[in-house]
Amino acid sequence: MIEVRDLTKTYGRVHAVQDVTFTASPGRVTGLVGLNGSGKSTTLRILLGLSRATRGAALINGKRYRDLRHPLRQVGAVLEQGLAHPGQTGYSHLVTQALLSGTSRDRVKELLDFVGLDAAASKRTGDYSLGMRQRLSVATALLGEPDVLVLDEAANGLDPAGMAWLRGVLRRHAADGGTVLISSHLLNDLEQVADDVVIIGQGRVLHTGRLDALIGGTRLRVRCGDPARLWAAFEHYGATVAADGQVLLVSGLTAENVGDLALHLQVPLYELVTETTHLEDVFLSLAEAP
Ligand SMILES: Nc1ncnc2c1ncn2[C@@H]1O[C@H](COP(=O)(O)OP(=O)(O)OP(=O)(O)O)[C@@H](O)[C@H]1O
Repeated sequence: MIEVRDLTKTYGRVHAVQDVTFTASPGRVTGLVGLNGSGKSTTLRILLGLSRATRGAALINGKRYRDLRHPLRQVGAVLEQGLAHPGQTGYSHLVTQALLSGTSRDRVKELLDFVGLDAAASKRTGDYSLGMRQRLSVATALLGEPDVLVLDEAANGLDPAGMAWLRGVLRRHAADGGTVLISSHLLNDLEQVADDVVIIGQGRVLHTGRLDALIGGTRLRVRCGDPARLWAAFEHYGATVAADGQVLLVSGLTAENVGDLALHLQVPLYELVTETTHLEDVFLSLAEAP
């Protein structure tokens, strides 16, 4: 379980995060999304004891990272920078980390196989591709069999097969009762794995909740000969209307309603498409709202 409460971090006059509050629950994958510079890494770094909060708290299983008795057995982290020394082989990196967390060498072999790096285990990590380094980071995070996993942009550099593999790892971890918190700007990928989302913008939480309550709704894309006239008519019948250039985006009416109204008003329709709302749509409307 991860609990972030009223978390605030300031660097001089910059509020990197401000009053950030959310929970990542066991058995669920929670996605942390935000534009560049919105405060994701700051939040995760404080959670992992790499930076101090100015105010508020970020707790793992009820404790701050520095108060955990066996941190490597309670939380596994995949951070953007990666931790392996470029001169070390994948195998020796994992053995060193295993010693630190009191894990057996057998587990190292098992994990190398699990993350698909057994054939590259004796290569220097400096010669690894970005995707291979990410797989090594995942293996390192899983070494101590922690119940909490924290990942910062872990899908970066993975090819589509690697991304599908990582989603499987995270889903299985949650299905086994673990807690997963992952930051990502790959929203289509995140949509396939997250149960809950926390959306942050300019250091503040814009939305937090179940992903299935946020997406999956429908709206209509309407391209027509007289957008202003149809816009007014749609609003008259209770629809919510927005514009994407010359195209109207309409929620709250069916395609039949729109077709009938256009016919009645003698406005030619050039395009009428039903779209499903995705995380990216919701995210952009929240992140770009004034
Ligand atoms: N050490 C630091 N000193 C000064 N400002 C910082 C420091 N670390 C972060 N910031 C600022 O805090 C804000 C949040 O940064 P943070 O790295 O947490 O964002 P992010 O959401 O992880 O961004 P990205 O997606 O680009 O990694 C930014 O304005 C950033 O410039």
